Amino acid sequence: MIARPLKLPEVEFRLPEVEPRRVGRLPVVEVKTFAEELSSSDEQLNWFGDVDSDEDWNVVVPEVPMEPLEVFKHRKGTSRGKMKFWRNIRTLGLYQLALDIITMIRVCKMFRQGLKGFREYQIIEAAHRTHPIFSFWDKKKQGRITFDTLDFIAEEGHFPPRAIQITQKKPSWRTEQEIQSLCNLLQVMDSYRNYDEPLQMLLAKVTRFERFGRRRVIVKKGQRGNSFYFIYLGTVAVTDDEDGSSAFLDPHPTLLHKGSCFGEMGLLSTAVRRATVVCMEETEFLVVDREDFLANQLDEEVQKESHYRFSFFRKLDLFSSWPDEKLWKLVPMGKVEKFAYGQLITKDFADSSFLIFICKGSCEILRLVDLASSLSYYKWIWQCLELIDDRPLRAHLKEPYPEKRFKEFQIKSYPLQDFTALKLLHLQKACEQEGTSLNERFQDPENTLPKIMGPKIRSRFPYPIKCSMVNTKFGELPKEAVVGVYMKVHTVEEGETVGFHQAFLPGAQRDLRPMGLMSLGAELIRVRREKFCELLDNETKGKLLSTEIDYPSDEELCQRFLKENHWNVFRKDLIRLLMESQQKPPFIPSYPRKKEIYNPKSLILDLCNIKKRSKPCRPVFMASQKYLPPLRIIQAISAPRHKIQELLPQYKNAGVLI
Ligand SMILES: Nc1ncnc2c1ncn2[C@@H]1O[C@@H]2COP(=O)(O)O[C@H]2[C@H]1O
Repeated sequence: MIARPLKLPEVEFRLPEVEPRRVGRLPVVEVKTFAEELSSSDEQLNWFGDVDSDEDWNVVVPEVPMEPLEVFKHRKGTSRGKMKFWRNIRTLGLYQLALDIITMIRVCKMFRQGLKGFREYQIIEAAHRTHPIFSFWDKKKQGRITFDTLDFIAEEGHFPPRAIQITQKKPSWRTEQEIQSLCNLLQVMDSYRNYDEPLQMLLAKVTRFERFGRRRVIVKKGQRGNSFYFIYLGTVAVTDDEDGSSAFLDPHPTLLHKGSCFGEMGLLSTAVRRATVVCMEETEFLVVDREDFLANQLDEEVQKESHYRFSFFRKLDLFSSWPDEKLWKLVPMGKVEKFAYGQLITKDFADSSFLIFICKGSCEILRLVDLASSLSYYKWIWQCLELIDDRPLRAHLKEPYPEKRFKEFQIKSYPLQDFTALKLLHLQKACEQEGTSLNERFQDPENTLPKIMGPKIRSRFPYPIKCSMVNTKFGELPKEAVVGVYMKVHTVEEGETVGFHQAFLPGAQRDLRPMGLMSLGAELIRVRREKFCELLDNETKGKLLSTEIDYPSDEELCQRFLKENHWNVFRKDLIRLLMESQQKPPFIPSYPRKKEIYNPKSLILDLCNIKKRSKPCRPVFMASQKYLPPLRIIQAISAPRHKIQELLPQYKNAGVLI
């Protein structure tokens, strides 16, 4: 095998290390499965050891637990443990599965002993290896062909060693199959996948692999270009200076991530490099050299992309007054980037230095609202807590007592069908005649709310609730109730821009709240604001100002959230009431009972369970707290509420109409 001579990057340049900076990227969140955890613990069990001993059997089934199931938690040592173990296996259907696997192994063994052909295939699995090597004797070639699975396994995200070997070969030495497998691998990169398949194959034939460390300058502004780069792993920054140092000082550098490409402009005819590109971390590249780039007409692809950007800008009303020459100056300022549904584009676009043009699809502007900073939420929480228990929590509210509001609400809501409301009215009148008020009765510690209101209030705790409190600007709130929620502020559609929000207003009048931008499946072009401003004229500025929208305040967003939450809870209750008996699934899986008030898996804050204490459940994110948002994020709140049967008295029981 002849290795291709390794080419050095166009410039050998390494910056001195300075204080590491924060890059505006989301933290990498590590999610571990239960199986992964078990495989590193001593809790594993040998599934097949007890059942059958196939001493002469050559295939060793790796002892990796297949499912993250309860069954692995029991040790088989004691007889009680053993019984529990097998009972669990039976109930979970694993007993049958285990029997099936044993039968299958025995059938395979019969085949292996009975059929000669099977002998030609060997499965070698050394004790220290977790990935087997398959090999067989090729009669035509009179040689052994070996397939080592390890060759195609790489550390997560890295380019696999076997693929590196292929890229080290001369293009003419690469076999059709090797080019195909390289092509399959490279398709994880968006920019590569955008080319049609024949071109992808041609690129896979000529590409070579490179890996460079942080601060390595890959291309240098003003120099002649020799190569075109795809980023397989890592991040690079595009800068205007010659040595790339500004990328490490700029709070919002232009970053290109895994899947992007760069270096195409310097390969067009007589052009030189328009910018410097520097590695922000260890980065892996697939490199296409100038001669291969031109031979495969990649320059035409680059031209096509430029024309696509030009025609997109040309169609925008914003640039209707711009002559073509001026628009062509805007075209190379950004590239088309694709974002999948739900992918975060930027955490805070107001604070970033980019103007974003949406070419295709749409994006959502999101605001993380700290509910505890809203008066409506504060009042609502106390209102809910009053429904759980009638302790003097009302001291926190300056408005009429929740009981009074609740009573009025009842009287107003059920004028016809609900006799208990009439009873309540009658009770109130009687009390007034006696010279006592109903509120006084509530304050009597002997009379808890549920006792007075009967079945109307679901009280779970006939005793005072104690929970730790935190101070907010309106007063104390239970610590558990201090949560945040992502609210949609606005949707940006194709042809619209984001990033100039109130940029022309004086600082004091600007809305400086952080707003995130999330893709709903979008293609966009990011242009640096200061570069765009160099081309900006008054007419365009006027147009940008006229499209500005005032985003709702946090208080409004909070009220909207509470309204939506109310409606969702009501809708769920109603559906349960009307449909429950018909919808019951034939088999109800038994999930462990949710006990925590805040469940990080379902993102629900369960106020009904405020008093319950339980073991902490396994969080979804295994990242350390410093990477997680300071607020616990929720999607919904389950609050104590009135029984919905009261609204529809004809439905006494769920799903049964009288
Ligand atoms: N604004 C930008 N956004 C993304 N990439 C850019 C930007 N400007 C320049 N580049 C890339 O940086 C590369 C520098 O070398 P080239 O001029 O050959 O090609 C350039 C582009 O591929």
